[in-house]
Formats: sequence, structure tokens, C-alpha cells
Amino acid sequence: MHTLIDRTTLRALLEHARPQRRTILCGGLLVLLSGLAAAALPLAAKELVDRLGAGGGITGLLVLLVGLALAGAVIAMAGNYLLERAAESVVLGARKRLARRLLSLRVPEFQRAEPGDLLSRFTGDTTLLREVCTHALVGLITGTATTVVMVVMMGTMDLVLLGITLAVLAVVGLLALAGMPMIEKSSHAAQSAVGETGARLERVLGAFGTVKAAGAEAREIAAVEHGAREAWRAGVRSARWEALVHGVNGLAVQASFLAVLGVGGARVATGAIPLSTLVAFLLFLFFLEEPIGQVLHAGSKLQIGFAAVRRLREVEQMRTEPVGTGGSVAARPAERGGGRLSFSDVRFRYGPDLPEVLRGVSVEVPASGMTAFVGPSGAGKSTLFALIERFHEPDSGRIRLDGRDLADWDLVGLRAGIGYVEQDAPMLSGSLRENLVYGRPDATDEEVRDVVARTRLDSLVDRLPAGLDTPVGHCGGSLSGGERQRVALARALVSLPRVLLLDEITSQLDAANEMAIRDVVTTAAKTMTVLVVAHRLSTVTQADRIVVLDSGTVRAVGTHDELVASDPLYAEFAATQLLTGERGG
Ligand SMILES: Nc1ncnc2c1ncn2[C@@H]1O[C@H](COP(=O)(O)OP(=O)(O)OP(=O)(O)O)[C@@H](O)[C@H]1O
Repeated sequence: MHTLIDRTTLRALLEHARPQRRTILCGGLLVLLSGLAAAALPLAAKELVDRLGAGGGITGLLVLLVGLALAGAVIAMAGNYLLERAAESVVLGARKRLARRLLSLRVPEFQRAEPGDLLSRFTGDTTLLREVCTHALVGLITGTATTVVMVVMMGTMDLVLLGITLAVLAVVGLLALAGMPMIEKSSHAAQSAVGETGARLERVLGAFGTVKAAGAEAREIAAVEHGAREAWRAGVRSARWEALVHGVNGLAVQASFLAVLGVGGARVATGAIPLSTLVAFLLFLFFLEEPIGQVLHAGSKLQIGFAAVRRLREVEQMRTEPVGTGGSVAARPAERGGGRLSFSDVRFRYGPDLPEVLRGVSVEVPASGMTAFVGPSGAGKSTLFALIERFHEPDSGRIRLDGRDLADWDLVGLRAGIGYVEQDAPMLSGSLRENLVYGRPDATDEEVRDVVARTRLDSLVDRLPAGLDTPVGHCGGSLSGGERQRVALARALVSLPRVLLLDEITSQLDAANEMAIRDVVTTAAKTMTVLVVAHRLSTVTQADRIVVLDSGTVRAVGTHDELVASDPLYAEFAATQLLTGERGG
């Protein structure tokens, strides 16, 4: 149910405008002053007609009139500039707030949202606040004030004519009140449709190759067009209501103008009022169209703003967590060496309606050496890593690092001590060097060069046109899947973690590179705790211990030789070399 003004939304809107309140107040006062200067014009005109009638001089009055008009224009310009400036600052403030919010979102919240839709709130909805927080708010106040002042002045001239005017204007008010909530509703629908279409487009662009290969361009174009059309339809609905509200204003002023002309003319004829009063009254009516229009315009813009604020508030209500400090020295743990991890009876599901993914996992991971996790696809290996990073919290059970529950660690400090290489090894926009030092921007050139050599990236660096400074941004740019995996490992190594989580990082490497990376990881395991999700037998046989996961439980733990002898599932995997493949039938 949409009411004209929802208090919470109004409060949220004012919250956006609050930091700019001084500038808005100054700008608003200037705009009000210019409005009052305009309101004084009919009075001066009345005086002029009276003097002409009495045969008096009007030069001084004419100079005053010109002065009033000029001063009004200059004051209006200054006021509008201040309001425009404040409007830009409101958008900046909203974008800063939203950017911080988006980057602070907890992982499950982010996974539930559509990145494209979140983006549309950053680009589209913040822009809508621009006019609303300043011009509309000020327009509402100054328009109302100017209207009240003019109505009072008209009342002092002739109450009969004022009564006619107010009766006509009351009709406008009622129609406007009926139209406003519809503007808000349609505007929200339009913005939501833009968000959904943006989300779809984002998914399509993210899988560009797949879309092309499937020949699905026409289908996707149609879907995006459909979404755009939905937004258009809602936008047109809003425009219709806006046009109606504004059109009614013009009509009402003209109607009251004609009514006042008729009744006023009769009153002049009977001598009830002088001609100058009628002229001034008609001028007031003429000028009244602007402040009333201002109020109506502000009202409809506010409705659009409410829709935007509601969408921004939806993001603000999503759960957040402390933000990382960019791998600064202060955030890095003082302890060095590996970290002892223990899982006791950990249970976890991704959502209340989803099946349990981890069903009582208990396992100890000592502080040094390499521990490999193997098991069928969907067994919960990556989920275990996500829980170590505290992307999600277990539903029950405990995960401890060095004997301390992960929940008791400072989140930023905890993550600063963990290096995580995701399965799809994403690249970030920027140069290769920026990608490598992403987790630790203060790494020295020597450290970077050392890691580049260890991860066999030196031939890549030699080949790139600007070496380490070559942009490799979007989707890894020119990098192959195997190169991206090595860059991701190098990035994790540069950040000097205590615990290194590697999720299938050799899946796209050729034999030579895989062997080299295996050596790097084996060496790293001497100084830090290394956990790998592995799908190649060669990686696993190097591990100090292997944890076999199956359907969210630990099936067996041991060395390769022990497990081949004791665990039929592992033996089957080892025989086929498909350590994380689907289980045989
Ligand atoms: N964000 C998520 N929301 C809902 N379910 C999820 C999510 N991520 C994973 N799952 C489900 O949880 C289960 C375990 O997934 P997980 O990625 O941990 O398995 P895995 O053992 O790493 O598999 P693979 O070897 O194929 O990578 C799977 O059934 C998967 O579909």
C-alpha cells in the first residue's frame, strides 16, 4: 500500500540531504527571496495603476520594478547554483555510502543479490536523489511559502475573489494527492525493471563466449529488450500521472483566472472593488501558477525520490561485516609460521530450505605441512574453505585456529593471515604487478620478482609488452587459464599468509607447470599450513595427510598409501586418478 508520505522513507531521504543542510538552507532562502521579489511585483503594479489613475508620476516606481526584477533574477541564480552544488554533493555522499556498503556485504548476502541490480542502484538510484534532496525539498518549502504569502495578500484585497480562487485550487490539490502515490509506485517499478534487466545483461556479458557459442544472442537480446520495455512501460505510467498532475495546475489557474475575471469585473462595475485591485488580483493569479507548479513538481519528484530511497535502503538493510584494510602491515598477524586448524562436528547448510552440505565434519589440521581434501564433486570441500575464511558461519560445531574459535578472531586480522586461491582464479582490473601485490601493496620489488620466478611467471612477464606493468584487468585480459591460476597462487604467496587455501589450482596447468607449482606448494608447506583441494593424484601423493570427504562427512584421513589400503572410495579414485570426479555408478 503506497501512502503519500511514508515517514521512514522520508526520514531516510532527509538523512541523505542532512550533510548538505547548510548549503540547501542558503540556496533555499535565496530562491525564496527571489520568489518574494516576484510576489512584490503585483503590489508595485497595483500602485502604478493607482498613481496613473490619480495622474501621479511613475518614474520612481518603474525604476523600483526593474530593480526588483533584476534583483530577483540574480538572487535566483545564486540560489539555484547553491542548490545544484548541494545536489551533486548529495549524490556523491549517497554513492560513497553505497560503495562502502556494497564492499562490506557479507558473502551470503552478496550471493543472494544480483550484481547487475546492485550496480543499477549505484548508478541509477543515486542519480535520482540528485534533484529530490535539494530542488524538490526546497521547491516544496519555498513553493508552499510563496503560495501562502500570495494567498494572504490576495485575501487582504478581496475575500470574495479569494474564495473563488481557493475553491478551484482545492480541486487541484485533491487530484494531485490522488496522483502522487501512483507516481511513486510506477517509478519504483521502473527502477526495479532497470535493475533486473541490468542483472540479466551482466550475466550475459559475463558469459559472452558461451552465449555466442550457443547462438543465443537473439534470445538474450529479446529478454533484455523485454526488461527495458517493462521499465519503459512503468516510466510512461509515471509520466502520465506527472503530466496529469501538472496539467491540472495550469487548467486550475486558468479556470480561476476566468472566474475571477468574470466575478471581479462585475464587482468593479458595481464599485465593490477598484479596477487596480482586480488587476493586482489577476496578476497574483498569474504569478501563483509558478509556486503551485513548484509544489506539484516537488511532490512528484519526491515520489520518484522515495522510490529510489527505498531501493537504496534495501541495500542498507543487508548484513555487513568489517572491511579489510588492504593488507596493510597493521592488519597482518604478528604471529608467523602456520596455524593449527581444527573442525569439530561442523554442520552447515547454505540456506534454511537447502540440504545440509557439511554433516558433522571433525578433523584436525596440524600447523605445518600440506593437507589435501579429496572427495566426489559436491562433497563440501570448497565449502570447508569458505567456512575457514568466515564467508559463512557454521550452523553448529566449531572451527578453531590455534585453539581459538574463528568467531572470536577479529575478522580482518583472521583474513589477513589466510591466503585463498579460488577455483576460477579471477583477475582484478589493473596491471599484473597490481594483481600480484593485491593482498599486500607494500611488497618489495624483490619479493615480487622472487614469487614470479617461483611460480614460473617470468616467461609471461618477459612476453608482456610492459612486463609487470601490463594491464591484465578484465577477465584476465590476455592471460590463459593456467597463467591466471599461477598469478592467483603468486598473489596469495606475496601476501605471506599463515594458512594457504588452494582450491583446485592446478586444474588448468600443463604437466611441466604443474610439477613446478607442486614444488612451490611443497616448499610453502614448510613454513605455513597449506590446505589443498586436489583433483590430481600427483598433488595428493605429495600431501602429508589426505582427508577424504563424502556427502559432507569425513570418510577417512591418512596418507596416500594408508588410504589406498583402507578406504575403498579413495582406492577407486586413486585407481582412476579422478580424485574429485563424480563417483562411479
Ligand atoms: N552458494 C551456495 N548456495 C547454495 N548451495 C551451494 C552454494 N555453494 C555450494 N553449494 C552446494 O553445496 C554443495 C557442496 O559444494 P562445494 O562447492 O563445497 O563442493 P566441492 O566438494 O568443492 O565440489 P567440487 O569438487 O565440484 O568443487 C554442492 O551441492 C553445491 O551445490
